[in-house]
Formats: sequence, C-alpha cells, structure tokens
Amino acid sequence: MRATIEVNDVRKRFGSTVALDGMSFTVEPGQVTGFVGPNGAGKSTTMRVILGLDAADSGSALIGGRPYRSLRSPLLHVGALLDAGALQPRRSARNHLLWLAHSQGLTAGRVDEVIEQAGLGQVARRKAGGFSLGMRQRLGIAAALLGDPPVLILDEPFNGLDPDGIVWMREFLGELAGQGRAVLVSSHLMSELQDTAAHVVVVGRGRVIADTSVARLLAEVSGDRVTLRSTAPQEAARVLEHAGATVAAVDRDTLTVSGLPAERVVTLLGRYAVPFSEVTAHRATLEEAYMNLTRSAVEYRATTGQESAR
Ligand SMILES: Nc1ncnc2c1ncn2[C@@H]1O[C@H](COP(=O)(O)OP(=O)(O)OP(=O)(O)O)[C@@H](O)[C@H]1O
Repeated sequence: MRATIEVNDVRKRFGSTVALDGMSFTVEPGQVTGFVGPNGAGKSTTMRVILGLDAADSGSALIGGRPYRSLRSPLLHVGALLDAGALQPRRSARNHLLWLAHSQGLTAGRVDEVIEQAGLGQVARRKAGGFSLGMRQRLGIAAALLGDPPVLILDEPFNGLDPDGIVWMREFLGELAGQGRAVLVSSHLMSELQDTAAHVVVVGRGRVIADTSVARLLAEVSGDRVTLRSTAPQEAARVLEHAGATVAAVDRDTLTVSGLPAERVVTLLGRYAVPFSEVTAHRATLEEAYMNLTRSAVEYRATTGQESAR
C-alpha cells in the first residue's frame, strides 16, 4: 500500500453549517504534514471523514488509494489519535492497549514495544484515568502505532503538552515520518509545527487556503529583507538603491533593505568599500507566515461579505 492520504473535493454540512466546502489535498509519505487553521476551520471533520467516522456529502477521502471502510484490519493501514480523552479511566494504560491489540489480532509483545516507543514505560500499569492530558496524548499515539501503520492521523497531539513534551512530540513525529510514514498532524498553532512539518495545508472555512512546503512559505513571507548596520548609512543606501534595492532608515545607523539577498548586499558594500558592522537576513517564523495567510483570507472574506451585502 502506498502511504498517502488523498482528500478530493469533500463537502460536508451539519444542518445549515457548511463544515467542509470542497476540501482537497494530498498527504505524501516520508514527511510530517501540518494541517492548520483557526477553530472551526474543518480540520477535525476532515479527519473524521478520512477515517470513515463522518460521511461526506460528496467528494472522496482515500487512504493508500482506498476508502477507510474498505480496509481490512484498519489498524495495520492507518493509526489515528482523535480524542485523547476517549479511554476507560479504570483500565491501566497497558490494559487499554492490550484490549485494542486483541481486537485486531495483535500481540502483547507489540503492546510493550509501543509503550516503550511512546515513553510510557514508567506509568504503563497505572490507571489511565489519573493521567495528565500530556500522558493521554502519549497513550493515544501508542494506540495509533499498534498496527505499525504507514499512515498516521493525529488531531491536536500537542494539546496539553508542557515545553519538554512539545519537543519530545516534535522529534517523535519527525522519526515516524523518517521511517517513510505519511503523518498528518492538525494544530491551531502554527508555531507548534516549526521544525517538524515539512509541508503545511492551511485551511479556513472548510477549504484549503494554502498547500505548500514550509521552506517555500517561509521564503515567500521573509522576502529579501535584510537589516544593515553601518556608520555610513547614506553611502550604503546610495549603493544599494543604485542596485535596485528599496532602503528605509530604522535609526541613525540601521537600515532595512528589501529586494536584494543578504549575500548581494555584502558583495556590493565590499565592492564600494562602504563600512558595515552587521548584515542580517530576516527569517520569518512559521507563525508570521500563518498570520499573513489567514489575514488575507479574513480580508478576502470581509470583501466578499460586503459584496454579498450590497
Ligand atoms: N457534529 C457536528 N454537528 C454540528 N456541527 C458540527 C459538528 N462537527 C463540526 N461541526 C461544525 O463544523 C465546523 C467545522 O468544525 P471542525 O470541528 O471540523 O473544525 P476544526 O478546524 O477541527 O476546529 P477546532 O480547532 O476547534 O477543533 C464548525 O462550524 C463546527 O461547529
């Protein structure tokens, strides 16, 4: 089975609420794909449709080319974490996993492997009802891994994690993707996905706003903005503007240069012997990129709203 998720023009309404409005994207193997959008954007509904828990009104959602419902032994094809609270509070973590494993013909040996993988060795015999949300997330991931599936679908796995837990989860997801799995991870905080997701699908109001590699997204938002410190700012500005840059003064000895990459700025200043003490390329954070994208989506919606009100 090829490890992919393909969502194609999925539409879904709940009464008068349009939850999914032509949702389409593909999740490729070997990388973490972030699935990001504000509350109510349709992330959970999309995941539920992929997993056959909600029926789409139209469109298709396929795992390895097949609808979830047609998969025999689904745990071997796809692992999911949807609601970390969904467990029997009086059962120990290990018993919870044993119960799931037996239902799919998997061994107790496999249960002990995923307990170790998810870092639950110390607490596996404790009742899951007393677990913190972070521990429940780990237990949910352990359950998702039971069948060693090539596809993972995780709804808000960073929820409730402390900073150490977030770092652990990022590294763990990276490892799982590095093993060739397709890993789809939802979050309403783009920053959680920094250094983890290679690709992001940004959604709003039930449809895709952007579907792009993280590197491209950051490059687009960062532009070619460079901060320059020089004791000869006017001379620097003259040289750089002559080469096509736009230059703005920040303070007495600091300039912001746009339109030229940092290396070119350094070369030009060197060629014309303009002194400088710092040249720093601006690198946007994923959060900035996300804010930019969703801001334009909000503006777009505001405009269309006005148009339809006319
Ligand atoms: N079972 C349901 N009944 C009625 N409306 C629903 C149901 N499930 C989702 N919705 C609505 O569909 C829309 C999309 O919700 P969904 O939970 O998929 O968004 P989300 O992006 O996962 O949001 P969050 O980050 O808050 O989990 C929302 O307007 C939500 O209120």
